[in-house]
Amino acid sequence: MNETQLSIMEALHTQPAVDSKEEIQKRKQFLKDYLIQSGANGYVLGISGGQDSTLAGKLTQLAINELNEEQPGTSFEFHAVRLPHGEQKDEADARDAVQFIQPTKTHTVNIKPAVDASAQTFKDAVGEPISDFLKGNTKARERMKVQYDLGAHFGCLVIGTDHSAEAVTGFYTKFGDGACDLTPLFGLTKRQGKQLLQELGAPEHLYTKAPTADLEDDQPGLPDEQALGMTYDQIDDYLEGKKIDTVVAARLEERYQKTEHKRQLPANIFDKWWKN
Ligand SMILES: Nc1ncnc2c1ncn2[C@@H]1O[C@H](COP(=O)(O)OP(=O)(O)OC[C@H]2O[C@@H]([n+]3cccc(C(=O)O)c3)[C@H](O)[C@@H]2O)[C@@H](O)[C@H]1O
Ligand SMILES: Nc1ncnc2c1ncn2[C@@H]1O[C@H](COP(=O)(O)OP(=O)(O)OP(=O)(O)O)[C@@H](O)[C@H]1O
Ligand SMILES: [Mg+2]
Repeated sequence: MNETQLSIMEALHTQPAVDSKEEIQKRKQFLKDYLIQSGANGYVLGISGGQDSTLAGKLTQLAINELNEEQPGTSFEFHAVRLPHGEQKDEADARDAVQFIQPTKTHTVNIKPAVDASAQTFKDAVGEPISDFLKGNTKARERMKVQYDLGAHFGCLVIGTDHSAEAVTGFYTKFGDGACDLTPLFGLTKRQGKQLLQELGAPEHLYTKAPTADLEDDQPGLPDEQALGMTYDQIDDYLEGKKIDTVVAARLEERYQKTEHKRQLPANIFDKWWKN
């Protein structure tokens, strides 16, 4: 293992292997401790029907249930939010995820009218349409906005689904799905997330399906692995300290370096991280 791989593993807190029961317990405890310390009423999270929000949502609901059982008279809440852009191709998976999570409350907000309005005002101002790729980021930021509106309304904090296989590539929208109050999955690789879902008894199709950001109108359900040009197995192997193809490793390290700005607070005159 070279020095870069080791330093990335350390920065992203990854481990070669995890014990499912122990990880579930640790992450539930974090969600419980953080909520009590914050004084908030509960949590909010967008449920897409994909692996990450199914896992983060389930851990959150379990934490909320435990708090309400341990502290009689309390009524902490988890607000699961369905956030389709018009009609969602894998709508059934989103419904299955909600069914598995059994959230305290479920809301559905169609983000399409807001995204369309943004695209139209952009075009009116600039005189050219926003690209399909950039509109994808608008969708992610609109979802963030809805979650923060609900969070503020109900006095709840916003959960993020960032984990280490996503953090290393910076494969998320800055201040979109990257914006949140806490990230209970951080430190896990994609396959370790699957391992936890298996332990939690999640429907198998929710963690065996191809991960997708599903942000582009022109490429619905585009698999992350296709967009990234590398597989989650390769990313996970790297993060778990294994040797991977040197060309892929170099591309991964380049992505990591180029996306450092997403893992830091906005740079100020006292910061030096951006000089590396
Ligand atoms: N060096 C630097 N220092 C400080 N800021 C810097 C910067 N370079 C760019 N930036 C800023 O960052 C912006 C680009 O970042 P960003 O807006 O995130 O955009 P970008 O990284 O170009 O695109 C987001 C990528 O994440 C993927 N994604 C998004 C959402 C969810 C998922 C998923 O897996 O579910 C995946 C999406 O498919 C796309 O490939 C620039 O417009 C600029 O404002
Ligand atoms: N259609 C959607 N409805 C609700 N929330 C969404 C939707 N799309 C994205 N999100 C939110 O944005 C987050 C980031 O999306 P991402 O694709 O990385 O995760 P995922 O869909 O949960 O899992 P996977 O990586 O397996 O697709 C999701 O975890 C979810 O909270
Ligand atoms: Mg997804």
